[in-house]
Amino acid sequence: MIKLADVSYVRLGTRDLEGATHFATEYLGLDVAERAKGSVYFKSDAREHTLCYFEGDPGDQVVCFEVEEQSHLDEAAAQLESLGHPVRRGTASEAALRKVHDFIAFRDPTGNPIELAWRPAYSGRRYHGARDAGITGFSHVGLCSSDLARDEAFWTKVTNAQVSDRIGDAPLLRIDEVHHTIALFPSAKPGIQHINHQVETGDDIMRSHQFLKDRQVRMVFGPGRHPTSSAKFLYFEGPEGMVFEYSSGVREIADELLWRERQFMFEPKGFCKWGAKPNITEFNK
Ligand SMILES: O=C(O)c1cccc(O)c1O
Ligand SMILES: [Fe+2]
Repeated sequence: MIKLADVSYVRLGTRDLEGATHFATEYLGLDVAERAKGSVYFKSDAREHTLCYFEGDPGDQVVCFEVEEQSHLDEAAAQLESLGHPVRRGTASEAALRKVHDFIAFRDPTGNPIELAWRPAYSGRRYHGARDAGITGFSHVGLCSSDLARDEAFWTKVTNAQVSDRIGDAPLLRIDEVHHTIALFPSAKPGIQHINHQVETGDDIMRSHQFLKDRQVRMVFGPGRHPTSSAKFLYFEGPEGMVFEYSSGVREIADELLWRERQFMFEPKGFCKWGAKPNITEFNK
């Protein structure tokens, strides 16, 4: 079993690095950690970076999870290979680009590129966004799934992920006390379905709603409140159609033994208890 310690970063290809950087700083509220040749790194919390935009195909979208021991990479590689997932060891220069000591790369059963990294860099410099969006950190990803039951089985059997709740057959998966760090949503094609940052309060959600709306950023869902995690949320569209979510007040599952996964309807009311309707393909039947 592969123990995922945390979600570490996402890497997104873009045809317009300047435009993506403008969005990430001025709208999303991230902080530039480093500008390199052909890529820009962004900070959202104590880590050196949690998002990297690089010049390339916008279809190139990678999510990385941290592991606790270097030996876990070898164990994970052996297990994944035995299950028929080809694994690639990152080179030293690729690891340097990711600001990690060592990593492996593979694809989940849907074909989503996944990395596992050992010793991702933390930063001595405090995160402070260019705009005060109230971000407290990068928290979870939605992943596209072409077969929810198969992919739920992959994540829960091969890694330490556990189902916290389901919306229809879409599982919200936790790897620690946070209600979910990975969520799977139905989709014909692979990719990152959404990227979540936590913000401090419900006021931050509403302030961002006004701020982004005033600047013609496309709102796709909310403001609303998830019945599952109980978080207040807002979803909006970023560069090349990527959906970004802010949420505040995500549930923590302190006592796993007392928690039983719950079933919600794959309908707007399963996604929002305030009555908002998602304008997001993967959240609609
Ligand atoms: O926070 C949640 O519970 C949640 C539910 C549905 C979809 C999401 O993106 C979520 O973050
Ligand atoms: Fe989410």
